[in-house]
Amino acid sequence: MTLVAGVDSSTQNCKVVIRDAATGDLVRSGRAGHPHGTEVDPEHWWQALRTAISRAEGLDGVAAIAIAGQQHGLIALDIDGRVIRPALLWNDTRSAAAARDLVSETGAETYAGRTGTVPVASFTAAKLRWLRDNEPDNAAKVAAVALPHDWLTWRLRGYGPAASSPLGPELGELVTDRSDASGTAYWNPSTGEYDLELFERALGHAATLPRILGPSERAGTAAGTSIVVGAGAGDNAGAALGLGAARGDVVVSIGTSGTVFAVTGRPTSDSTGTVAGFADATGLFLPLVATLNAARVLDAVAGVLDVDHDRLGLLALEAPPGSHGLVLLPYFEGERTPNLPDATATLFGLTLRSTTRPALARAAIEGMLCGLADGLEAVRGQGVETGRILLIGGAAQNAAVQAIAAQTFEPPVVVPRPGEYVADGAATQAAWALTGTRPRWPLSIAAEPAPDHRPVIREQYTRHAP
Ligand SMILES: Nc1ncnc2c1ncn2[C@@H]1O[C@H](COP(=O)(O)OP(=O)(O)O)[C@@H](O)[C@H]1O
Ligand SMILES: O=C(CO)[C@@H](O)[C@H](O)COP(=O)(O)O
Repeated sequence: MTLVAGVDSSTQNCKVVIRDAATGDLVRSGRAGHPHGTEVDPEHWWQALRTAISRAEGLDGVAAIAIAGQQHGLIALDIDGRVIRPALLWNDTRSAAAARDLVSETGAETYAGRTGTVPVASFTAAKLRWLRDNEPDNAAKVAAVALPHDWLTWRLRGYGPAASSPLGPELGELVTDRSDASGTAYWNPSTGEYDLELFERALGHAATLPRILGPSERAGTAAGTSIVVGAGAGDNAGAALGLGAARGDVVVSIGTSGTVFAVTGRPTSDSTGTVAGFADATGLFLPLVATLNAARVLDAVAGVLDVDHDRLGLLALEAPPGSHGLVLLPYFEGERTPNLPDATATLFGLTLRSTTRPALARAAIEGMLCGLADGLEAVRGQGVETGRILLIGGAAQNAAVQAIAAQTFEPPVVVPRPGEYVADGAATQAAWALTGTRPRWPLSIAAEPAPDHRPVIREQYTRHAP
């Protein structure tokens, strides 16, 4: 049996799956936690990857591996391959003003036309600009810029600072792929090239950027082994690949971030900045809307109600659609879409009838899903075909979230069996890099909640949303 490994280095955890390359059967897996916070020393991610691999009983028998990861995070390296400061993550909003400055100097139309996106705080370009404005000494030291999956792939291949890596600080050996490059706001999805002028406008000077590999290209081998290393991908592109999402499938992922995206054959460019014109991991495109407030909205409300996720779901189903008029705008961490980095969460419609534990539980789920339903509408507004919804991510495992999703979204909702689809996409890519042929592993469906669209949920949310 030929084995392949896929990694999801996500915001909260590192997950490793090891699959049979021919059938896709899961052979073993492991995971390890990441530190909390929106600024993290990437060394923690490297250590978590090593721990997750060892919890998956190591890479014995594995012929190829690829790493997918959280997008956008800024890893700034000096000339010796050392990390200059902790990475700034996609959900770190301190770069909101820097994003506004970039857009006002360059123009939203220009950004959308040249990069497919209009940067907000999440994007790497905005983080570079923040570094330049706020930590000029650090900015001056930047010799290379990598994203989380690029840097982990580099480390896995044996590169890094001289003191801790066998192959040393070869910055020219950094690689990435189209999907993650498309989240930087200095890469052009139409040409497939970096926009070096926009990069330099953000950082203030030139630096080494990872070479962009094609979907099935090999990055090299894991240090000291003959294990093939694939290009890797951004996490959402990884999920699309892992699900085998076809044109017309919309993926709604409810993890730390909430994302809505669909595979399409042409690049998009939305100068309002709502839809990010990303690339996918197969050579196509992946228009995407992301929210900062997703599964952790439910974590927070479950905490307030002092219940676990299952009980939160049961409570929510005790209240009717619309939660007796209670509406939660769930901007606990500010928000990315809509672009409200300084917003906070608000509850509307508190009456004696709606001030109940069930209504609060339901309002949390409805509020979280309404942000994603707005995202679906925006993706559709880009002329993208949107058929069924594939609902994934930690919170998609909750039966109440599934049922309320079928009430919030108009298209039919399908819930794939619980799984690590980002890591599966990376494993698919590893098999592709190994054999030269993209594997088509079967997808099992766990639930198909009956269509039950209730317009009241979005109508009352829209009345309160900015
Ligand atoms: N049954 C559940 N109901 C609601 N939320 C859940 C459930 N199971 C896990 N979660 C939440 O899902 C999140 C993790 O989802 P995941 O997709 O693994 O995140 P990420 O990949 O972004 O780290 C956590 O916030 C967790 O509390
Ligand atoms: O910012 C985005 C996509 O644009 C997020 O998807 C991040 O990539 C992190 O995702 P998770 O850790 O929630 O999977």
